[in-house]
Amino acid sequence: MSQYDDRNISMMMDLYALTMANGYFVYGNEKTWAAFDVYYRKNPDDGGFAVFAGLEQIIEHIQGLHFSERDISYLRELRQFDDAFLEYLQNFRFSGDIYAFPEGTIMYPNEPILTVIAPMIDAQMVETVILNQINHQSLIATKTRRIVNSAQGRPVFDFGARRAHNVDAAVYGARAAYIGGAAGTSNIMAGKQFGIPLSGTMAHSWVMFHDSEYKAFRRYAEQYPDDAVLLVDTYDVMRSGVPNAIRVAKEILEPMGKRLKGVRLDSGDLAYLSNRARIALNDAGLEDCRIFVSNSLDECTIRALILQGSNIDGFGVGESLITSKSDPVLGAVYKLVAVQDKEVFVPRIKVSEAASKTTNPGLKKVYRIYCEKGQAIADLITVADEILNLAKDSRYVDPEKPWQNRSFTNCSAKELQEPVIKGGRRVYPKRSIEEIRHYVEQQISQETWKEVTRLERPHVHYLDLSPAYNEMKTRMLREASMADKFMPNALS
Ligand SMILES: Nc1ncnc2c1ncn2[C@@H]1O[C@H](COP(=O)(O)OP(=O)(O)OP(=O)(O)O)[C@@H](O)[C@H]1O
Ligand SMILES: O=P(O)(O)OC[C@H]1O[C@H](OP(=O)(O)OP(=O)(O)O)[C@H](O)[C@@H]1O
Ligand SMILES: O=C(O)c1cccnc1
Repeated sequence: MSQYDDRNISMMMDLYALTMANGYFVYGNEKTWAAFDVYYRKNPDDGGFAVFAGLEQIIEHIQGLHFSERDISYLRELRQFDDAFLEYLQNFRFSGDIYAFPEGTIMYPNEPILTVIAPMIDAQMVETVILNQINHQSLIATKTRRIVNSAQGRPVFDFGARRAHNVDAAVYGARAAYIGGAAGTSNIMAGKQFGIPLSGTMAHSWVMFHDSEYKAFRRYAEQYPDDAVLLVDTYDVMRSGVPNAIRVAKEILEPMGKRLKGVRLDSGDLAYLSNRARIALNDAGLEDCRIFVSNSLDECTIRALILQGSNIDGFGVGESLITSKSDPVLGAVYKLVAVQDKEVFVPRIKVSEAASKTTNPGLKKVYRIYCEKGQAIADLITVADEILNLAKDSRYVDPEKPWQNRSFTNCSAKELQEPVIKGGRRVYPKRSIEEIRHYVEQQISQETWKEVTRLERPHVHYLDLSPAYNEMKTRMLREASMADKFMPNALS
């Protein structure tokens, strides 16, 4: 078993989670429940959507969350925590509830993708890992989806392990990339851990090690006659690489009854070279030999290569995919939305100068609204105990443009959050990575408007508030601004 299969990451939390938890404990609030929503404010790369990923690792983390004796000794050494609190931590287990979008759901800004309803201490302790997993995996899944969409059906392979921000980013990044639609990864550890198909060609070092390019190709083809993809750009693609690949296909593979699987181009003008290589391969009767390309690719270069009429069958993408290089932060946040008072959860709001930073208070439900043709036209937030009746002609409020209302007659609604953990126990069925990936694919191809997935200036998916929810939020905002005026040292 590797260090990653059995390591304890329970202490992966920000210090303030425990200093606050200690405070809640000391003041007797450890049994007071609260609700926190996770949401993000802007799609990466100014895109129109994001892909929710990382839920499985969140569940695993929360299920295993506990403090070992060594953890407690370390915390004691910090001299910040009461002894009684440290004793309480010895038997600590997460006892709350979690609701979330199913992993792989296409998501949009400012809607609660995950909600924690738990004792304050428990809720505070899971914040860091929840955000860490969502912020990373959703970002990489989203970036990959953009790249995959640009590739228009041609496979995209994750080649990013060497450029990732260390080991976890490579391994969980490969998982997220597969969820986002990558066809495979070069990362063996990710293949082993998550069952992702492995894929690979050869490095320049293999070609450079041998005293001739032909010998390098021949040896590789002899070893891997079913799977050889030869790297043809070490010396000269058209004068050396492609002719040597053709020779190996004819002299070594054909006598074995095998066909050359492919060649890879990793430098130069990839459109021009792919076209030249295609002609040469076809002239040699190798129409089925595929042409793969790599070299600092991203969704824009891939789109450009296709628009130029290149002959490319697949893309290997490293740094820009695994680091989401063009926009490397998703920015999901974890905000308190309600605090329990006796039997009820009282909504809480954080007011901000910027309307976009004012939180959506209270327990709520979020629905995806579909038109008759099955396409998602908006998401809708309601009060938690509201009964949604789309047949009734309600006017739903767009918080970005409150003067604009929408109605959803002849539409259907699907509630997006599902129970994930109840009373500390997992209730969310384990879904295979194939299922999650397929779910993303199905939503993108069948439910999501092309106007939402285009790379530039996409349509902004509507997020509306039900009249009851809007009324509650407006009342809270009004009350918060009144309270401000009565504060003794208010500035104005
Ligand atoms: N036809 C094309 N259209 C748009 N972008 C391209 C095209 N061909 C290659 N590119 C991209 O242009 C960039 C070229 O990178 P770079 O300047 O490092 O050249 P190179 O060919 O890798 O040079 P070197 O031989 O030094 O490796 C890469 O990001 C590559 O994917
Ligand atoms: O450019 P990226 O999108 O990150 O894709 C991965 C890159 O990694 C390899 O190059 P590298 O120079 O590391 O090794 P090599 O000598 O085998 O080409 C590969 O040839 C790609 O160019
Ligand atoms: O298998 C490959 O071709 C590969 C793997 C990692 C990085 N670059 C290329």
